[in-house]
Amino acid sequence: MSPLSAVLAALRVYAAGVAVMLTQLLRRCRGGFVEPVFPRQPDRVAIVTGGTEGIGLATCRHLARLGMRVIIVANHEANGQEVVRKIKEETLNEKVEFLYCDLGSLRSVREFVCTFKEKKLPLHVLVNNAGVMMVPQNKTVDGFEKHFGLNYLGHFVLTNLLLDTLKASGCPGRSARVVTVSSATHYVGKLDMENLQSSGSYSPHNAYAQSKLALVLFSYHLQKLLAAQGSHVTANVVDPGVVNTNLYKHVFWGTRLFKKLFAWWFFKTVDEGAWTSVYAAVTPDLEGVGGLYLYNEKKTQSLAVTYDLELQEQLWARSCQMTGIVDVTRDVFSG
Ligand SMILES: NC(=O)c1ccc[n+]([C@@H]2O[C@H](COP(=O)([O-])OP(=O)(O)OC[C@H]3O[C@@H](n4cnc5c(N)ncnc54)[C@H](O)[C@@H]3O)[C@@H](O)[C@H]2O)c1
Repeated sequence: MSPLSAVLAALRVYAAGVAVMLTQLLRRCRGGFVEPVFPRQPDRVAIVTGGTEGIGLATCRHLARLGMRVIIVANHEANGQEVVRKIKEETLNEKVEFLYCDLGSLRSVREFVCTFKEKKLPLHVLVNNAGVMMVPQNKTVDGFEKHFGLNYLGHFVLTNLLLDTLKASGCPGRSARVVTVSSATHYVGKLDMENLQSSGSYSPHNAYAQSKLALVLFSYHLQKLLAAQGSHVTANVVDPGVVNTNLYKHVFWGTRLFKKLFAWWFFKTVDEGAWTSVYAAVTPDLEGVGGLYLYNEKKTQSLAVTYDLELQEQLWARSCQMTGIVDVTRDVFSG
């Protein structure tokens, strides 16, 4: 990517963020966000990646309050145990635990899945929430560009390895659900199939937006696959809005200052940011419904290219090649 393209990518990402913040400000002025009410979820099991901080932590707290068994997954053991203690204390739900997984290491993802499966638990909700944003150029343990490797490929492998448990746990009228957290930046993302690793001149903005665009394409293709297999599992993608979290630690200092001064007006709180994830995870309105892009607990359109079936298939096939996941897509759709 040329330096000019990198600047344009940054401007596109900031423009997308500003547009969302202005709509959030308008909504706050008109009375703000009203907490949705969800039915209790006893006997349901959820895994939430990145559940130790920000939107993921708020998601775990909501699900625990609804009576779910919640498995918090992240790459900081000490943090994780502390978060478990706090959530148990706040929600009086004892069925909350932490399991280590570094989504930037496919080996760690596989080890996590083995540990989880040894527990012989069902799995009703998988929230693919963890992420990093605009980090300096860096690679995951497996040599993938950090955003693409961690935000996208880590969740691609995790979901694929948990599909058998999700399928066994869903039943007619009570589907299991995969909820994947994307972002409004996907609207300005470009998926370069010839350069998924963002090699050459690096744009952290483009790399982040690309990973979030890949997650939308992945979620739609997953839904198609699950429906074709006649499974009782659905896949939806959610956009939390612009939320006041630590995700912004690598952005331009002026943006961090703006966030510090004006977050109350322009940013959602972590609870508000988590509502769409929780909605997708538990609302009866979405029973059996998948393949949606949800924003503010409502269905909305994602970028036009995300509906390109050929691109969805190409990305899925390439992701399988990159990670060693068996590509069952062709057999399912041809048979
Ligand atoms: N905050 C926003 O405005 C915003 C906007 C749109 C989308 N999102 C998305 O929401 C999700 C949550 O973001 P957040 O704002 O709560 O950020 P955050 O930085 O507060 O939390 C990120 C979480 O991801 C976990 N994580 C990071 N690297 C990991 C790794 N290698 N392995 C396992 N876990 C890892 C962290 O431990 C943390 O729990 C992200 O996917 C982000 O892209 C956030």
